Amino acid sequence: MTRPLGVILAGGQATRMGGGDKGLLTLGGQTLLARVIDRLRPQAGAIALNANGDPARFDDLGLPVIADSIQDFAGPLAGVLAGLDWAAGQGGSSIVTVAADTPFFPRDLVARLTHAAEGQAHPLVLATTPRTEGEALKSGGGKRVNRHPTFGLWPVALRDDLRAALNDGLRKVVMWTDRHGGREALFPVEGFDPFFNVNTPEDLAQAQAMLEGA
Ligand SMILES: Nc1nc2c(ncn2[C@@H]2O[C@H](COP(=O)(O)OP(=O)(O)OP(=O)(O)O)[C@@H](O)[C@H]2O)c(=O)[nH]1
Repeated sequence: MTRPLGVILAGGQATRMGGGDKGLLTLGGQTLLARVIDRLRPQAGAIALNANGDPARFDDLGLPVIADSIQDFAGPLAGVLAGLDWAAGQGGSSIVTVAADTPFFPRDLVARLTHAAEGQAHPLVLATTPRTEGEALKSGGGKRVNRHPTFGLWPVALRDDLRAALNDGLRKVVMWTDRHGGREALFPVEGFDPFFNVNTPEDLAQAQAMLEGA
């Protein structure tokens, strides 16, 4: 399988952060986006940034900026659709998505996702991590893993199906991936959760502490 094209999801409203672009916040002297791009670049083909509003604020990154085509901030699936439409124009067959607010995501993200997709007609895989005992108890003990809906491998072939689902009002990522036999790729948690994401000013301080402890 050729390397998937990379799409960075940065199309949200960052309400818990007080608005603006979480990706442009600084962590250890670099923006979150710069950290995410550094991690993604060796793992993906061409990369695009999915963001809404004036794209000029991202000029320094030198990446194509693609906006949601489904309006009203429909959530990350709208960003996945924008990414798939962009990839189709590039002649790509799949994309890997990462979130702009998750600076420590695994360096073997694409390797594990593509391994999990082996044998699938269309690669559709979400990243997961094991639940802690406390989390498992809270969920009634049923679910063993946390799914990370913004970290996945997505097939261009299903983009029109996704468009139709969004137009029908579907918003929950796993409802769509479950419908299409989406698989899971398990990532170990060694020390700290690699999918730790920055939602609040407190999270940013915690990320700084994680960086210093790394
Ligand atoms: N394209 C797109 N991406 C979104 C949208 N909403 C959230 N995302 C992305 O999905 C990921 C997870 O988003 P959240 O943290 O749940 O939402 P957020 O808007 O970033 O932050 P909050 O408003 O505080 O919930 C981030 O990478 C967001 O940029 C949307 O409407 N469109």
